[in-house]
Amino acid sequence: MDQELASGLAFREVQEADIDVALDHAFMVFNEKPPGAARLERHREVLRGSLRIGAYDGPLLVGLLAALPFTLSVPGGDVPCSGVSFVTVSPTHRRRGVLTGMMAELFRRSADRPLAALWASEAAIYGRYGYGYGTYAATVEIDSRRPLALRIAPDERPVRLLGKEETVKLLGPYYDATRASRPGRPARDEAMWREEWLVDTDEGDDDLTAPRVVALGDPVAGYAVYRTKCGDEDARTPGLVRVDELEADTPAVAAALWRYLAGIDLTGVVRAWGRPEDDPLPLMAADRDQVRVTSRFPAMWLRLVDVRDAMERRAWAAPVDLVLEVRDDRLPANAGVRRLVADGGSCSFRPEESAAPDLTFDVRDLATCYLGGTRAEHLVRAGLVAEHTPGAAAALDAALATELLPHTSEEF
Ligand SMILES: CC(=O)SCCNC(=O)CCNC(=O)[C@H](O)C(C)(C)COP(=O)(O)OP(=O)(O)OC[C@H]1O[C@@H](n2cnc3c(N)ncnc32)[C@H](O)[C@@H]1OP(=O)(O)O
Repeated sequence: MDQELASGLAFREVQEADIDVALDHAFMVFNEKPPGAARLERHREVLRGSLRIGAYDGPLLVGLLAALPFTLSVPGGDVPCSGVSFVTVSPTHRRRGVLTGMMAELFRRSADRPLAALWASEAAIYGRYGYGYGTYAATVEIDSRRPLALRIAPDERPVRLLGKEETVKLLGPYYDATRASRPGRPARDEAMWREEWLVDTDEGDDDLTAPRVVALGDPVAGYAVYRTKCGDEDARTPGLVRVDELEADTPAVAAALWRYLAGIDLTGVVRAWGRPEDDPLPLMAADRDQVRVTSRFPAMWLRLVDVRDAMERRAWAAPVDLVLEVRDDRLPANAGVRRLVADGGSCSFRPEESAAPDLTFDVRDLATCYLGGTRAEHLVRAGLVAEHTPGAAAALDAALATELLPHTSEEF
């Protein structure tokens, strides 16, 4: 049923037959030309599989928000999540509450998925809707004009190139296994491998080659997906190795893959965008001037759509018994005082309105802590979380802690 806005706009599902209309609208708003046929078909496929919320002015589509259902790894398991994308409002209808209405509609229609996640085009937009920084990422650059100097010995087994079919067959299950050990990773189906990771042309840079994939070990003990680009002598720009993803079971395997990437002829820089914050490469480097972390940025934004369900579905690293007060202006069912009692895999987060809270969170800050990437103590120090009982934030942090920091390499 349509949800009417006071302004006369209405929200309703975008019919499958209107997916091309929705895409035309999105390209206009993103100031983009429509992509080639294969990419266009991929966008259609994503929209077909998504919840498609449209804002309509009469018959005219003026706003779109798509939410692709997937599962996200959280400590100890997987949680259903809405992957929010294609958030676009016509230039003629901005700042009239269209996004606010579409977001409310998303929460209403996807209440059965405890989490929602997105990559923000601008960091100022989504905090007001209760999204916090779920994962951070870093850009790492290697000056590869000289051999990569490392403090550890690389695994000396050979590195081999994989074709597309072999990649999907071998790396699909390997990636799935890595998800269990690191929170913040969406499940990746075969289409995701083929249409997102292994597409020939890079959306952002036509000069990059098709992706190459190398693996080490049988069974696979690590892999790297990368593209290269010729240098430009006139502009004195060295050839580039752009690393899209690198996973390894051991430090020695990671060292071997980085050494391979840094050793590719006719290139002078390796740039890895979106590395986990705890990537060991900078520590392995013998010369920190050769391996530099050039940026750190919020990657995937996270929303706890159902706070209780989200908390009860994750595992906890230490026993905890604390009373948390949560504020949530957009989803009042999440707000209130609850007791968090967790011990390993079991957790309850039940209302206890009469109890005095140990900590008070805005829901966006709880989302920032949820995957274990940001400590509650830091948020207390930033004045964002109120600690009523000394030591409560430290106790919560001990329970939230994860072995590996959360990370998301999937940009959706
Ligand atoms: C997950 C993704 O898809 S990221 C892609 C996001 N989309 C884009 O960047 C495309 C270009 N921009 C747009 O389409 C629109 O400007 C949107 C979607 C960002 C905002 O849509 P609007 O309908 O204008 O937003 P709406 O009127 O609901 O604004 C709600 C609030 O957000 C604020 N806001 C909206 N856009 C921005 C922005 N870019 N920066 C800062 N604040 C913003 C408004 O000021 C308003 O604040 P208030 O609640 O304090 O009054």
